[in-house]
Amino acid sequence: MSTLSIKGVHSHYQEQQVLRGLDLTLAKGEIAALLGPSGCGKTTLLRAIAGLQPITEGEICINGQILSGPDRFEPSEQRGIGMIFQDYALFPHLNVADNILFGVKDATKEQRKARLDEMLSLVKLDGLSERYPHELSGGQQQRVSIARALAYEPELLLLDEPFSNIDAKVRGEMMLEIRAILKQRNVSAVFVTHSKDEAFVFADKLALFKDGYIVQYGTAEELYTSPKDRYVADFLGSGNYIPASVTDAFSVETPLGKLVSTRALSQPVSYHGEILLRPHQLEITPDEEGEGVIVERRFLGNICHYQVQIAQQFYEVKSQFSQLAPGQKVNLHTQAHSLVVF
Ligand SMILES: Nc1ncnc2c1ncn2[C@@H]1O[C@H](COP(=O)(O)OP(=O)(O)OP(=O)(O)O)[C@@H](O)[C@H]1O
Repeated sequence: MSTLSIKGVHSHYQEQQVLRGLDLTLAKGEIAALLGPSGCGKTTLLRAIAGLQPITEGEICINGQILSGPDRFEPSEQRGIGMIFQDYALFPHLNVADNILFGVKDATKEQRKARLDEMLSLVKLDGLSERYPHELSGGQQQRVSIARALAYEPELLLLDEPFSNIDAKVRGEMMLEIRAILKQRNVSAVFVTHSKDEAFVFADKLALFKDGYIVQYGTAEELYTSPKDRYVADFLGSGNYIPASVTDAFSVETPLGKLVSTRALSQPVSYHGEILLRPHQLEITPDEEGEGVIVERRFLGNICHYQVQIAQQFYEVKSQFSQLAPGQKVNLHTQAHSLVVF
Protein backbone atom coordinates (compact mmCIF):
# COMPACT_ATOMS: atom_id res chain seq x y z
CA MET A 1 0.00 0.00 0.00
CA SER A 2 1.31 3.45 -0.81
CA THR A 3 1.88 5.87 2.07
CA LEU A 4 0.48 8.82 0.17
CA SER A 5 -2.12 8.75 -2.55
CA ILE A 6 -3.42 11.87 -4.28
CA LYS A 7 -6.26 11.41 -6.75
CA GLY A 8 -7.83 14.06 -8.99
CA VAL A 9 -7.10 16.89 -6.56
CA HIS A 10 -8.40 20.38 -7.39
CA SER A 11 -8.01 23.45 -5.22
CA HIS A 12 -8.96 27.14 -5.50
CA TYR A 13 -8.04 30.45 -3.94
CA GLN A 14 -11.23 32.53 -4.11
CA GLU A 15 -12.24 32.24 -7.80
CA GLN A 16 -8.80 31.20 -9.05
CA GLN A 17 -8.24 27.51 -9.74
CA VAL A 18 -4.72 26.67 -8.54
CA LEU A 19 -4.60 22.85 -8.62
CA ARG A 20 -6.27 21.28 -11.67
CA GLY A 21 -6.61 17.56 -11.15
CA LEU A 22 -3.43 16.18 -9.63
CA ASP A 23 -2.54 12.49 -9.21
CA LEU A 24 0.51 11.23 -7.33
CA THR A 25 1.38 8.17 -5.26
CA LEU A 26 4.29 7.69 -2.93
CA ALA A 27 5.39 4.34 -1.51
CA LYS A 28 6.64 3.90 2.05
CA GLY A 29 10.11 5.39 2.41
CA GLU A 30 10.06 7.17 -0.97
CA ILE A 31 10.95 10.85 -1.40
CA ALA A 32 9.12 12.91 -4.04
CA ALA A 33 10.10 16.39 -5.22
CA LEU A 34 7.41 18.83 -6.34
CA LEU A 35 9.35 20.75 -8.94
CA GLY A 36 8.46 23.69 -11.13
CA PRO A 37 8.61 27.44 -11.67
CA SER A 38 7.20 30.01 -9.26
CA GLY A 39 3.42 30.10 -8.90
CA CYS A 40 2.67 26.68 -10.44
CA GLY A 41 1.01 25.25 -7.30
CA LYS A 42 3.74 23.28 -5.50
CA THR A 43 3.26 24.90 -2.09
CA THR A 44 -0.51 24.75 -2.44
CA LEU A 45 -0.33 20.97 -2.90
CA LEU A 46 2.02 20.66 0.09
CA ARG A 47 -0.42 22.71 2.19
CA ALA A 48 -3.34 20.58 0.97
CA ILE A 49 -1.51 17.41 2.05
CA ALA A 50 -0.81 19.01 5.45
CA GLY A 51 -4.49 19.94 5.85
CA LEU A 52 -3.76 23.68 5.70
CA GLN A 53 -5.52 24.18 2.35
CA PRO A 54 -8.99 22.85 1.42
CA ILE A 55 -9.48 20.88 -1.78
CA THR A 56 -12.56 21.25 -3.96
CA GLU A 57 -12.42 17.85 -5.74
CA GLY A 58 -10.53 14.58 -5.43
CA GLU A 59 -8.99 12.96 -2.38
CA ILE A 60 -5.78 12.77 -0.38
CA CYS A 61 -5.09 9.53 1.54
CA ILE A 62 -2.33 8.27 3.82
CA ASN A 63 -2.09 4.50 4.28
CA GLY A 64 -5.50 4.13 2.64
CA GLN A 65 -7.22 6.55 5.05
CA ILE A 66 -8.93 9.53 3.45
CA LEU A 67 -7.65 12.78 5.01
CA SER A 68 -9.22 15.21 2.53
CA GLY A 69 -12.12 14.15 0.34
CA PRO A 70 -15.67 14.95 -0.68
CA ASP A 71 -17.08 14.35 2.81
CA ARG A 72 -14.02 14.35 4.93
CA PHE A 73 -11.43 16.79 6.26
CA GLU A 74 -9.04 15.53 8.90
CA PRO A 75 -7.56 18.44 10.90
CA SER A 76 -3.90 19.11 10.31
CA GLU A 77 -2.71 18.00 13.78
CA GLN A 78 -4.37 14.59 13.37
CA ARG A 79 -2.76 13.71 10.03
CA GLY A 80 0.50 12.28 11.39
CA ILE A 81 2.47 14.63 9.17
CA GLY A 82 5.70 16.47 10.04
CA MET A 83 6.63 19.73 8.34
CA ILE A 84 9.95 21.43 7.78
CA PHE A 85 9.95 24.99 6.50
CA GLN A 86 12.41 27.18 4.67
CA ASP A 87 12.99 29.35 7.75
CA TYR A 88 13.11 26.31 10.12
CA ALA A 89 10.36 27.87 12.31
CA LEU A 90 12.10 26.95 15.58
CA PHE A 91 10.72 28.40 18.79
CA PRO A 92 13.28 31.09 19.72
CA HIS A 93 12.53 30.97 23.46
CA LEU A 94 13.00 27.17 23.68
CA ASN A 95 16.37 25.45 23.73
CA VAL A 96 17.28 22.64 21.34
CA ALA A 97 15.96 19.90 23.64
CA ASP A 98 12.59 21.59 24.13
CA ASN A 99 12.28 22.39 20.44
CA ILE A 100 12.93 18.77 19.51
CA LEU A 101 10.51 17.38 22.10
CA PHE A 102 7.78 19.94 21.44
CA GLY A 103 5.46 17.52 19.59
CA VAL A 104 6.26 14.47 21.74
CA LYS A 105 3.25 14.02 24.01
CA ASP A 106 2.04 10.95 25.90
CA ALA A 107 5.53 9.82 26.85
CA THR A 108 7.23 9.29 30.21
CA LYS A 109 10.20 11.37 31.28
CA GLU A 110 12.54 8.44 30.47
CA GLN A 111 10.97 7.94 27.04
CA ARG A 112 11.34 11.65 26.28
CA LYS A 113 14.98 11.57 27.33
CA ALA A 114 15.62 8.48 25.19
CA ARG A 115 13.88 10.05 22.18
CA LEU A 116 15.90 13.25 22.60
CA ASP A 117 19.22 11.38 22.75
CA GLU A 118 18.28 9.31 19.72
CA MET A 119 17.34 12.43 17.72
CA LEU A 120 20.43 14.41 18.77
CA SER A 121 22.64 11.57 17.69
CA LEU A 122 20.71 11.09 14.44
CA VAL A 123 21.19 14.71 13.39
CA LYS A 124 24.69 14.91 14.92
CA LEU A 125 23.92 17.59 17.50
CA ASP A 126 25.04 15.68 20.59
CA GLY A 127 26.07 18.06 23.35
CA LEU A 128 24.10 21.02 22.00
CA SER A 129 20.75 20.34 23.68
CA GLU A 130 20.99 23.38 25.98
CA ARG A 131 21.68 25.88 23.21
CA TYR A 132 19.06 28.31 21.93
CA PRO A 133 18.33 28.70 18.19
CA HIS A 134 20.23 32.02 17.94
CA GLU A 135 23.36 30.22 19.21
CA LEU A 136 23.32 27.78 16.26
CA SER A 137 24.42 28.05 12.62
CA GLY A 138 21.81 27.89 9.84
CA GLY A 139 22.70 24.27 9.10
CA GLN A 140 22.44 23.32 12.79
CA GLN A 141 19.05 25.03 13.07
CA GLN A 142 17.90 23.08 10.04
CA ARG A 143 19.02 19.86 11.70
CA VAL A 144 17.05 20.77 14.84
CA SER A 145 13.95 21.29 12.70
CA ILE A 146 14.47 17.85 11.17
CA ALA A 147 14.95 16.26 14.58
CA ARG A 148 11.79 17.98 15.82
CA ALA A 149 9.77 16.71 12.85
CA LEU A 150 11.12 13.15 13.20
CA ALA A 151 10.80 13.02 17.01
CA TYR A 152 7.08 13.07 16.51
CA GLU A 153 7.40 9.90 14.33
CA PRO A 154 5.35 11.13 11.37
CA GLU A 155 3.97 8.89 8.63
CA LEU A 156 5.00 11.51 6.15
CA LEU A 157 7.38 14.45 6.20
CA LEU A 158 6.71 17.60 4.15
CA LEU A 159 9.60 19.92 3.36
CA ASP A 160 9.02 23.38 1.86
CA GLU A 161 12.20 24.60 0.14
CA PRO A 162 14.25 23.44 3.14
CA PHE A 163 17.64 24.15 1.59
CA SER A 164 17.14 27.59 0.07
CA ASN A 165 18.61 29.44 3.09
CA ILE A 166 21.63 27.16 3.36
CA ASP A 167 24.97 28.31 2.02
CA ALA A 168 25.62 26.80 -1.42
CA LYS A 169 28.87 25.26 -0.17
CA VAL A 170 27.21 23.11 2.50
CA ARG A 171 23.87 22.62 0.73
CA GLY A 172 24.88 19.52 -1.23
CA GLU A 173 26.32 17.82 1.82
CA MET A 174 23.30 18.76 3.95
CA MET A 175 20.89 17.31 1.36
CA LEU A 176 22.72 14.00 1.29
CA GLU A 177 22.84 13.92 5.07
CA ILE A 178 19.09 14.53 5.48
CA ARG A 179 18.29 12.08 2.70
CA ALA A 180 20.35 9.44 4.50
CA ILE A 181 18.46 10.13 7.76
CA LEU A 182 15.08 9.75 6.03
CA LYS A 183 16.21 6.54 4.32
CA GLN A 184 17.57 5.15 7.57
CA ARG A 185 14.18 5.78 9.28
CA ASN A 186 12.21 4.69 6.17
CA VAL A 187 10.21 7.94 6.31
CA SER A 188 8.27 9.04 3.21
CA ALA A 189 8.72 12.68 2.26
CA VAL A 190 7.42 15.30 -0.15
CA PHE A 191 9.74 18.17 -0.87
CA VAL A 192 9.10 21.47 -2.70
CA THR A 193 11.83 23.00 -4.81
CA HIS A 194 12.44 25.24 -7.83
CA SER A 195 15.73 23.55 -8.49
CA LYS A 196 16.15 20.45 -10.64
CA ASP A 197 19.63 19.99 -9.19
CA GLU A 198 18.21 19.77 -5.65
CA ALA A 199 15.46 17.43 -6.87
CA PHE A 200 18.04 15.17 -8.56
CA VAL A 201 20.14 14.90 -5.38
CA PHE A 202 17.38 14.62 -2.79
CA ALA A 203 14.38 12.86 -4.33
CA ASP A 204 13.57 9.40 -5.69
CA LYS A 205 10.77 10.75 -7.86
CA LEU A 206 10.03 14.09 -9.46
CA ALA A 207 6.62 15.64 -10.12
CA LEU A 208 7.12 18.43 -12.63
CA PHE A 209 4.42 21.10 -12.35
CA LYS A 210 3.08 23.60 -14.85
CA ASP A 211 0.15 25.95 -14.19
CA GLY A 212 -1.50 23.72 -11.58
CA TYR A 213 -0.91 20.42 -13.43
CA ILE A 214 1.66 17.69 -12.95
CA VAL A 215 3.05 17.33 -16.46
CA GLN A 216 5.13 14.23 -15.68
CA TYR A 217 5.82 12.12 -12.59
CA GLY A 218 8.62 9.58 -12.41
CA THR A 219 12.26 9.07 -11.53
CA ALA A 220 14.75 11.78 -12.46
CA GLU A 221 16.19 9.41 -15.03
CA GLU A 222 12.79 8.77 -16.63
CA LEU A 223 12.05 12.48 -16.91
CA TYR A 224 15.53 13.25 -18.22
CA THR A 225 15.81 10.45 -20.76
CA SER A 226 12.13 10.12 -21.74
CA PRO A 227 10.57 13.57 -21.30
CA LYS A 228 6.94 13.72 -22.27
CA ASP A 229 7.31 17.03 -24.05
CA ARG A 230 9.68 19.94 -24.60
CA TYR A 231 8.62 21.62 -21.37
CA VAL A 232 9.88 18.63 -19.36
CA ALA A 233 12.98 18.24 -21.55
CA ASP A 234 13.93 21.91 -21.18
CA PHE A 235 13.26 22.06 -17.45
CA LEU A 236 15.64 19.19 -16.79
CA GLY A 237 18.53 20.39 -18.93
CA SER A 238 19.64 22.05 -22.13
CA GLY A 239 19.20 20.31 -25.44
CA ASN A 240 19.60 20.55 -29.21
CA TYR A 241 16.42 20.12 -31.25
CA ILE A 242 17.15 18.86 -34.74
CA PRO A 243 14.65 18.29 -37.58
CA ALA A 244 14.04 14.57 -38.02
CA SER A 245 11.94 12.22 -40.17
CA VAL A 246 11.14 8.74 -38.95
CA THR A 247 12.36 6.20 -41.54
CA ASP A 248 11.59 2.97 -39.66
CA ALA A 249 10.69 1.87 -36.13
CA PHE A 250 14.25 2.45 -34.89
CA SER A 251 15.73 5.22 -37.02
CA VAL A 252 15.39 8.81 -38.13
CA GLU A 253 16.98 10.85 -40.90
CA THR A 254 18.48 14.17 -39.70
CA PRO A 255 20.92 16.82 -40.91
CA LEU A 256 23.55 14.77 -38.99
CA GLY A 257 22.67 11.68 -41.06
CA LYS A 258 20.78 8.57 -40.05
CA LEU A 259 20.48 8.14 -36.26
CA VAL A 260 19.55 4.84 -34.65
CA SER A 261 17.47 4.42 -31.54
CA THR A 262 17.99 1.55 -29.10
CA ARG A 263 14.27 1.64 -28.29
CA ALA A 264 11.37 1.53 -30.77
CA LEU A 265 10.10 4.99 -31.63
CA SER A 266 6.49 5.79 -30.81
CA GLN A 267 5.98 7.90 -33.95
CA PRO A 268 4.97 6.31 -37.29
CA VAL A 269 7.18 6.07 -40.37
CA SER A 270 7.27 9.42 -42.28
CA TYR A 271 6.54 11.41 -39.14
CA HIS A 272 8.34 14.75 -39.34
CA GLY A 273 9.37 16.24 -36.04
CA GLU A 274 12.44 17.02 -33.99
CA ILE A 275 14.85 14.90 -32.02
CA LEU A 276 16.34 15.97 -28.74
CA LEU A 277 20.08 15.56 -28.36
CA ARG A 278 21.58 16.64 -25.04
CA PRO A 279 24.92 18.47 -25.39
CA HIS A 280 26.83 15.52 -23.87
CA GLN A 281 25.22 13.12 -26.37
CA LEU A 282 27.02 14.80 -29.28
CA GLU A 283 30.58 13.71 -29.97
CA ILE A 284 32.96 16.05 -31.71
CA THR A 285 35.91 15.04 -33.90
CA PRO A 286 38.31 17.40 -35.67
CA ASP A 287 38.23 16.91 -39.44
CA GLU A 288 39.57 19.39 -42.00
CA GLU A 289 36.92 18.09 -44.43
CA GLY A 290 34.23 18.29 -41.73
CA GLU A 291 30.85 19.90 -42.34
CA GLY A 292 30.85 21.80 -39.05
CA VAL A 293 32.91 24.66 -37.68
CA ILE A 294 33.49 25.64 -34.05
CA VAL A 295 32.13 29.14 -33.48
CA GLU A 296 32.54 29.31 -29.70
CA ARG A 297 34.51 27.51 -27.00
CA ARG A 298 34.07 27.81 -23.23
CA PHE A 299 36.41 25.98 -20.87
CA LEU A 300 34.44 24.71 -17.84
CA GLY A 301 37.12 22.77 -15.96
CA ASN A 302 36.41 19.09 -16.45
CA ILE A 303 34.68 19.67 -19.80
CA CYS A 304 34.57 22.12 -22.67
CA HIS A 305 31.39 23.63 -24.05
CA TYR A 306 31.49 24.21 -27.81
CA GLN A 307 29.04 25.81 -30.17
CA VAL A 308 29.27 24.22 -33.61
CA GLN A 309 27.65 25.47 -36.81
CA ILE A 310 26.60 23.12 -39.58
CA ALA A 311 24.77 24.84 -42.46
CA GLN A 312 22.26 27.17 -40.73
CA GLN A 313 21.96 25.13 -37.54
CA PHE A 314 23.89 25.72 -34.29
CA TYR A 315 24.67 22.79 -31.95
CA GLU A 316 25.64 22.93 -28.27
CA VAL A 317 28.21 20.26 -27.44
CA LYS A 318 29.82 19.29 -24.13
CA SER A 319 33.03 17.38 -24.56
CA GLN A 320 35.99 16.22 -22.50
CA PHE A 321 38.11 16.94 -25.53
CA SER A 322 39.37 20.46 -24.79
CA GLN A 323 41.98 20.94 -27.55
CA LEU A 324 39.70 22.49 -30.20
CA ALA A 325 39.60 26.19 -31.02
CA PRO A 326 37.10 28.44 -32.81
CA GLY A 327 37.45 28.13 -36.59
CA GLN A 328 38.38 24.42 -36.40
CA LYS A 329 36.49 22.20 -38.86
CA VAL A 330 34.75 19.27 -37.14
CA ASN A 331 32.17 16.52 -37.49
CA LEU A 332 29.44 15.66 -35.00
CA HIS A 333 28.21 12.13 -34.19
CA THR A 334 26.02 10.48 -31.62
CA GLN A 335 26.15 6.93 -30.30
CA ALA A 336 23.02 4.81 -30.73
CA HIS A 337 20.79 5.52 -27.72
CA SER A 338 17.13 5.77 -26.84
CA LEU A 339 16.14 8.68 -29.10
CA VAL A 340 13.58 11.24 -27.97
CA VAL A 341 11.39 12.49 -30.83
CA PHE A 342 8.78 15.25 -30.48
N1 LIG B 1 -3.13 32.91 -0.06
C1 LIG B 1 -3.32 33.02 -1.38
N2 LIG B 1 -4.39 33.72 -1.85
C2 LIG B 1 -4.60 33.82 -3.19
N3 LIG B 1 -3.84 33.23 -4.13
C3 LIG B 1 -2.76 32.54 -3.71
C4 LIG B 1 -2.46 32.39 -2.32
N4 LIG B 1 -1.34 31.63 -2.22
C5 LIG B 1 -0.96 31.32 -3.48
N5 LIG B 1 -1.82 31.88 -4.37
C6 LIG B 1 -1.73 31.74 -5.83
O1 LIG B 1 -1.80 30.36 -6.16
C7 LIG B 1 -0.92 30.03 -7.22
C8 LIG B 1 0.00 28.90 -6.79
O2 LIG B 1 0.80 29.34 -5.70
P1 LIG B 1 1.83 28.40 -4.95
O3 LIG B 1 2.36 29.17 -3.77
O4 LIG B 1 1.22 27.09 -4.72
O5 LIG B 1 2.96 28.26 -6.06
P2 LIG B 1 4.42 27.66 -5.95
O6 LIG B 1 4.59 26.79 -7.12
O7 LIG B 1 4.65 27.07 -4.61
O8 LIG B 1 5.30 28.97 -6.10
P3 LIG B 1 6.67 29.38 -5.39
O9 LIG B 1 7.68 28.44 -5.96
O10 LIG B 1 6.88 30.79 -5.85
O11 LIG B 1 6.50 29.26 -3.92
C9 LIG B 1 -0.20 31.33 -7.59
O12 LIG B 1 -0.86 31.86 -8.70
C10 LIG B 1 -0.38 32.19 -6.38
O13 LIG B 1 -0.41 33.54 -6.75
